[in-house]
Amino acid sequence: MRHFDLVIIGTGSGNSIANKRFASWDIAIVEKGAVGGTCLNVGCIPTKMFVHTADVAGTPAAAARLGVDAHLDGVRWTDVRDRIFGRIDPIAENGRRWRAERNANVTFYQGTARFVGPKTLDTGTGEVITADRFVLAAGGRPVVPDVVDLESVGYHTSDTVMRLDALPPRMTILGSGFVAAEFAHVFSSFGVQVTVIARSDLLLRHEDHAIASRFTQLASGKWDVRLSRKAVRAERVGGVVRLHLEGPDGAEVVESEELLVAVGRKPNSDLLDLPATGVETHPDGRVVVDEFQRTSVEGIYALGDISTDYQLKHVANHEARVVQHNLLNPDAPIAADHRFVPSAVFSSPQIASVGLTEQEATARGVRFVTAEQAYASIAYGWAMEDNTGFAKVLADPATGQILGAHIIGPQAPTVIQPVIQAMSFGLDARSMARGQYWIHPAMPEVLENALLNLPLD
Ligand SMILES: Cc1cc2nc3c(=O)[nH]c(=O)nc-3n(C[C@H](O)[C@H](O)[C@H](O)COP(=O)(O)OP(=O)(O)OC[C@H]3O[C@@H](n4cnc5c(N)ncnc54)[C@H](O)[C@@H]3O)c2cc1C
Ligand SMILES: NC(=O)c1ccc[n+]([C@@H]2O[C@H](COP(=O)([O-])OP(=O)(O)OC[C@H]3O[C@@H](n4cnc5c(N)ncnc54)[C@H](O)[C@@H]3O)[C@@H](O)[C@H]2O)c1
Repeated sequence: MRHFDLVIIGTGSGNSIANKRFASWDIAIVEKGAVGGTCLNVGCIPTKMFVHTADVAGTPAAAARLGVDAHLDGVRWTDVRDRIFGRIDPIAENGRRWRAERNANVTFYQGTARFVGPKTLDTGTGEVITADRFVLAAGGRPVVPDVVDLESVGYHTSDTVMRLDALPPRMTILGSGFVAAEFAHVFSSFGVQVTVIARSDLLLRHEDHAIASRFTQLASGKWDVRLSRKAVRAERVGGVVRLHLEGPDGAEVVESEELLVAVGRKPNSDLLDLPATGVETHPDGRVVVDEFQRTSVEGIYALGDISTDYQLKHVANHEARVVQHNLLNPDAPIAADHRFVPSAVFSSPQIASVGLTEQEATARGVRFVTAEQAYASIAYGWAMEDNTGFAKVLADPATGQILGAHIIGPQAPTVIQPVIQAMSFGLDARSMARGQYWIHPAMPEVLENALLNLPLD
């Protein structure tokens, strides 16, 4: 049985660990799918390439209010799809070739890994290996809810929907989180009639409620949004999927040619048979790790979606850097920093968030004040004729410490970055607002003014 210094399971963020600093280590990498993982192949990167294309497709419709008459002649779906994956697929394939053929100290196994004993792994290729150290970086996969006959009607998840053969006339999206919000924007901008089914009474309900309410209100004007609905049964009649719902007004049926299931993702820990090597998991399947990304078994680390509270690429990448350091310096480990994890929803409008929401601050009993500033009240907001976007900030009234920031509107994920920096480096609201220049008339003025509006003691 071959023995390695290190085995890495999963080539998402885990793939970045084995760099030249590990040149003297004998390493195995096991991957069951395409090299590069979720973000590259079926996640952040292709979705944002579709989102940008959708923003372009949506521009003519938004131009008339500025006095510019433009017309969208059409979206060539297969050209868009093939442009995007024509760029991504070769990156995954080159990544596989590099690891499999040109990386002297790495042995690449294309298989589904599973532990069969303490630090003993079946690589899914017919070969069982052992190692001193393991990195569990096997990510997660879409959850498929328990809806009667769902399996038999045929549905898509984010793993498959970007490779459709043709745009359907209608699409139902079951779920109301990140994936639902982004794909509803993409497909509706491409001319598909979109229905969004939410279990709760708000879309994106984990966002600050002021933001989620504004998003839900705007989405309801563009898509057929059904709130407080439970999907109970699915059937296919000819080419049409009929999704049976129960809601506040009783039973109803939504029909569409395609169904996208977007109700969350679960960790892939169950694929790894972790009890065989003694690694503990939480009841929801996340691998238990300490602040140094160490699991319950000495020498076994975990990172990213398989263990984290935050299913985000920048978190998986950060944790991979922590694991990398701790593998090389086990006697001087560094801790992962999860104090201020930002996130963004690339829908229309865009949303970005960092720190506490108002409902979280209230639930924790934290003393806070808030302030809001509309895009409509800053000069660049006038230029864009934006009358729905705003920034909201929360701060400690005594110290001015920034507790959270939430933005809905154009370029929100870019506009929020200075607050992430301020929070990470301990800059208070007053110093942030008045201790620097803010370019006039640029969009971050929405933040400057929100900070100045805070009723601090
Ligand atoms: C549609 C979508 C859009 C997203 N957009 C964003 C975004 O804009 N910004 C953002 O920050 N995050 C986004 N995310 C989340 C982000 O993609 C993930 O948080 C991130 O990719 C997780 O990285 P990871 O390395 O933990 O796991 P992954 O990238 O999922 O890598 C895990 C790898 O392990 C492999 N694997 C699993 N089990 C086994 C096994 N038993 N044996 C061998 N190999 C195995 C898998 O095939 C996979 O390649 C998005 C996710 C989705 C689904
Ligand atoms: N821009 C980004 O950073 C980005 C984009 C896409 C995905 N992601 C990551 O991927 C994760 C998964 O995304 P997601 O949208 O699938 O999950 P999500 O957790 O964001 O949202 C899932 C939604 O589905 C609802 N839901 C759960 N079960 C349901 C059911 N049976 N019927 C109807 N609704 C149900 C939940 O209430 C929730 O609102 C996200 O949490 C995020 O971390 C990030």
